[in-house]
Amino acid sequence: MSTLLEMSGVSVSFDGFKAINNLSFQIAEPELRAVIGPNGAGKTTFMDIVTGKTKPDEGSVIFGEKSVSLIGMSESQISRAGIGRKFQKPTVFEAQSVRENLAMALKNPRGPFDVLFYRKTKSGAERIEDIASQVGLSDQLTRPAGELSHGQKQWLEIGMLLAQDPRLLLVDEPAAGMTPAEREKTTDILVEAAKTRSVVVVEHDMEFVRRLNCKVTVLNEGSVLAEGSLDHVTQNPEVIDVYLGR
Ligand SMILES: Nc1ncnc2c1ncn2[C@@H]1O[C@H](COP(=O)(O)OP(=O)(O)OP(=O)(O)O)[C@@H](O)[C@H]1O
Repeated sequence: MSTLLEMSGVSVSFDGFKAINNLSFQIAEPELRAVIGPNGAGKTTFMDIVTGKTKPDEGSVIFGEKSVSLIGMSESQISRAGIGRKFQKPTVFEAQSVRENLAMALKNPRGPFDVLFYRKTKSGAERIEDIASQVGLSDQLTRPAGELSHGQKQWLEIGMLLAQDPRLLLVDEPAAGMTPAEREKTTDILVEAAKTRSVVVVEHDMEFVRRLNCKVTVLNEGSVLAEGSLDHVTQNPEVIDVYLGR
């Protein structure tokens, strides 16, 4: 495993308030990582910085083996470099079928290399079948996306992101609004996706985080408060004080 993303000494202030405070954070490739922390800890701002939506006042954000700085890049350049983001609310094309949604996502490859790569390996139709199977929607391909359950829409959107083959996928509160069965399936999808790429999941649901069975980073006041296994961080008195004890 090598380091894919490295943030060092990153700070961001909004109107004088330090939302991110000297944050240093590393993600390996491949890796599944959960990020937890109280409201206002800086989790969303962290993702905004990685995806280029928010530019840090200080620090560095380095990506990939060529150590590219993400700070000077636009959001679309960062997306083409291989960073995908799943927001909390699903945004699929409701009138289009699941197959059409996946086909549209496939038509938007990250770069010329990927087009050649896919042509040499699998056809679009095969890729769609593969992705649908990865996200548990093989039997839903002809249905309009608008008819899917909330959980299925979330999986479709994860599938659309996987179609872009990101090296790093950021996922914001995937379990919100899901049934227990849907949560379990979402865990399986993310664990599987993280075998071949890096996946960072921001989540409040501790049972969900436990099932991810991965390294956990606890953010508080814009910095890393604790990091390690879920058992390790949940025994940390400071974590109990600021997050779990409330
Ligand atoms: N654009 C902005 N302007 C002003 N303040 C902001 C802005 N974005 C975030 N903040 C503040 O920065 C802090 C960190 O916010 P952030 O949304 O990153 O936290 P979070 O950990 O994602 O919280 P939650 O769990 O509630 O989503 C908060 O105090 C928030 O009010």
